[in-house]
Formats: sequence, C-alpha cells, structure tokens
Amino acid sequence: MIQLFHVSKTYAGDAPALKGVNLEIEKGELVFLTGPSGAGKSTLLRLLMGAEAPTEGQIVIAGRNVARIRRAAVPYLRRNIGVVFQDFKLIPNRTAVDNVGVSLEVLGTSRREVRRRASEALERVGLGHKLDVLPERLSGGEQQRVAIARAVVSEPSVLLADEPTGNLDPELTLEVMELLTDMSKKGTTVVVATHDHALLERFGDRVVRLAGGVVQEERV
Ligand SMILES: Nc1ncnc2c1ncn2[C@@H]1O[C@H](COP(=O)(O)OP(=O)(O)OP(=O)(O)O)[C@@H](O)[C@H]1O
Repeated sequence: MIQLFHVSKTYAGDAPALKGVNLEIEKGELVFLTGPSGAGKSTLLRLLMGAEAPTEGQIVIAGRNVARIRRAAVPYLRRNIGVVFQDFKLIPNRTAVDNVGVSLEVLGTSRREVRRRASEALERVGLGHKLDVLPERLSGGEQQRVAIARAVVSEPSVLLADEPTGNLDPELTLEVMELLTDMSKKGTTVVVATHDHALLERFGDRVVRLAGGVVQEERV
C-alpha cells in the first residue's frame, strides 16, 4: 500500500531530515513510527501526505507515485489519505457533524450526502449521539474522535496520525488506539508517529524506529 524507495529529505541549509529511507507497508497494517525528537517522524508523515516532496527517492501510495506533487494529484491525496494531528483544531462554531463534513464539502459532495456520511463516520467513532454538539461541549477524547471521524469520512485507504494521543489521558488514549486498531483490522492502512512507549508495547504490531533520519530498527 505504501512504498518508499531511497527517500531523502533535506531542508535548505540543514543536515538531511531523512536519509535513504526504504520502507514497505502493507494494506491494513498498523505501523508505529518512533524515535527521538528531530528523528524525522513528522517529516516522513508530511511526505506521505504530499505536503512536501522528497529531495530524492520515490514514494508510491496505492500504486500511485506521490513524490512529485502536482496540483492534479491533490484531490486524489485528499480522498485517499486521512490525517490526524495532535493539535487537531476543530472549527469552534461548527457542530461535530459539520466539522466532520468539511472535508467532503471541499470535494463538492451535496449537502444531504455530506450530512449522511458525516453522521455515519461519527457513529463509527461512538459519537452518533453528539452530532449537533459544538466542540466546546465535548471532552478532549470526544474532540479527538471527531478529528478521527473527519479524517476517515472520505474512507481513505491510508490514515496518518502524528501523536494522535499526545494530549489525552491514559483512558482516552486507550479509546483512540482501540479505534485505530479497529480501522486497521477493517483494511485501512494506519501509520502512527509517537514517543509513547506504552503504546508501542501494547499495540505495536510493527515498530519503525527512526534516528537521525535513518531507519534503525524494525520489529514486525
Ligand atoms: N520545515 C522545516 N524546515 C527546516 N527544517 C525542518 C523543517 N521541518 C523539520 N525540520 C528539521 O528536520 C529534522 C526532523 O524533524 P521532524 O519534525 O521530522 O522530527 P520528529 O521526529 O517529528 O521530531 P518530534 O518528535 O520532535 O516531532 C529536524 O532536524 C528538524 O529541525
């Protein structure tokens, strides 16, 4: 599902953030990306989502080369790759269902269809009873689940998450991880960057450790 061939990324004037990374991730795998601060985890996720291009190498997602980002590839990436970040920023004056619908609206889906699919996505994350609630009335874990629903509403084949449980207490962390595990079991390829060793111990089928931009160790 995801293949990286000799991928390097150098920001102007700096030492490389990634150096010759080779990686293959199968459909439905749940992969943790870990390593010390500055190791290149976020850089790797940004390359996968097409937010940046690698300096060298090829990145193939679902058979499509995304390394050379052209405008034409952006809608394809939006549909096929869902993204969740630690500072997931919901729109404060829009309800849960409207927050989730945003990514469909930009794809030109009709209003009725947006509502139907956004409601379904919220049901999947256990928030079917909070469709019309504003973010400020939701707990931290519920807000994070809305962000996950927003990331998966277009049924992407790949879900990328950067420290998705960084702001959550242990109980909510568990809740979010169980949700991500469940999605991978249903066929979504999930890549999670995290520093949290407890998560790796408990959920990590596969751990890719980065240090200084190089893949150091892999546990499968
Ligand atoms: N936009 C940028 N411009 C210049 N250098 C950058 C940029 N983004 C990242 N870097 C550099 O690339 C290297 C890797 O950073 P990256 O954010 O990928 O690490 P990380 O493993 O995600 O770290 P953390 O765990 O702290 O989030 C660092 O040396 C960082 O300073």
